[in-house]
Amino acid sequence: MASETLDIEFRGVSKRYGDVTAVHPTDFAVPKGAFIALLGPSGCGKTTCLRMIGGFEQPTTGQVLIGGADMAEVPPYRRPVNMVFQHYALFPHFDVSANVAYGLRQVRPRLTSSEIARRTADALAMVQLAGFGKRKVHELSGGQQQRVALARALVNRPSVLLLDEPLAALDKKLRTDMQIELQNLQRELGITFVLVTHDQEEALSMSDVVCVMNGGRIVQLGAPDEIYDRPADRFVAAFVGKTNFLDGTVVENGGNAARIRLANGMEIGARLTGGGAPGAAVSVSLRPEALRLGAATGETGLGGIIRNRIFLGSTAEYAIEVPGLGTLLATADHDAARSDLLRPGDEVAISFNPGAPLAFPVADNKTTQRETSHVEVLS
Ligand SMILES: Nc1ncnc2c1ncn2[C@@H]1O[C@H](COP(=O)(O)OP(=O)(O)OP(=O)(O)O)[C@@H](O)[C@H]1O
Repeated sequence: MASETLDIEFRGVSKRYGDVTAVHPTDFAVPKGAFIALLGPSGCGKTTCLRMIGGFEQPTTGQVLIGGADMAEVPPYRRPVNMVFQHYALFPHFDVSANVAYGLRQVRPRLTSSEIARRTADALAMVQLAGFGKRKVHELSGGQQQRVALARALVNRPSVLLLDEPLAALDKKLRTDMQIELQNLQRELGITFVLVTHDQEEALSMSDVVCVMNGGRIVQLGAPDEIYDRPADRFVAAFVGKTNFLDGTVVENGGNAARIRLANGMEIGARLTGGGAPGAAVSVSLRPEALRLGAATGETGLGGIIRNRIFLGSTAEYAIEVPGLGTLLATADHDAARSDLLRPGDEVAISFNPGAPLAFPVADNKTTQRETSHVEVLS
């Protein structure tokens, strides 16, 4: 992809702190106007990547480009980016307008007062806070304070907005509302958003592209459904969404149509990612919602006894003890009108579509050891 259609590019970027390698050499590119989420467990290097884009950290090796320009010599305040933090970092003694205008005055000292007032009002309107300008920060709720932080970051009209776990301090309901608002805002403004989160639901629901990191490496970059449906390795399958892992052995490796013998002796078809010769140990991922539960027929197949049922409103989660395989989790839509509601103690037959099982070499349990994590440029 031509660099003018890219907003952010990492070329061989790495970061070491003494003996700690926070980010291994990475090539990575984000097109203009994308909403990308950096997702991964604590310590995987998400924030370090974000801070290198913002200019708050210098890469140990490689180049960070924004809008095609190398940022090596460009200080944070001169980059076309702005950052929103988890802790809003507002000035408590300023009113809302003064907090928003502060960033503008720093970067554009020559703007007239009326222009500053106009842009501040515009930014507050963008985050649904029109008319709140004269309030003091302590007179606002947590969600409103985060909106002020957002307005302050947007008032400079950056081409990239960096969001470091911006919703982590909000309660669940407010977080969900803000997720939708942030998505709408990003679409309206058309600027690139880079969101750091360790919350996989947040990453899947908000972004166009999810970049999954583990141990300082990018392990997968793709659309949310791609990440969920076709995880690149066992780590991604485990980290993104819930899944059951079944131990198995490769009988025949036909790639998309491999035969796997499970620990209970049953053979199933699976898509095998990452290779595996006959006899190799694999881990088979089967998502809870892929399991269909039916009345036990006594036929030889997969079956078990329901040990627990957790009612979640529109769905219910069942823990099913399956001889030879352990406990499997299944999710089913709740239908109160059903007369044959499944309950703990019931015997059930378990079935799934042939395309559902995904097998991964057991070695994928650990981070794949590669020198460079290279990902395709998105189109
Ligand atoms: N200033 C620093 N000095 C030394 N080590 C650091 C520094 N900043 C980060 N690290 C280390 O680099 C690694 C990556 O940290 P980073 O903050 O990027 O992870 P993260 O994925 O954002 O984690 P979290 O979700 O917990 O914020 C960690 O092992 C961390 O301890």
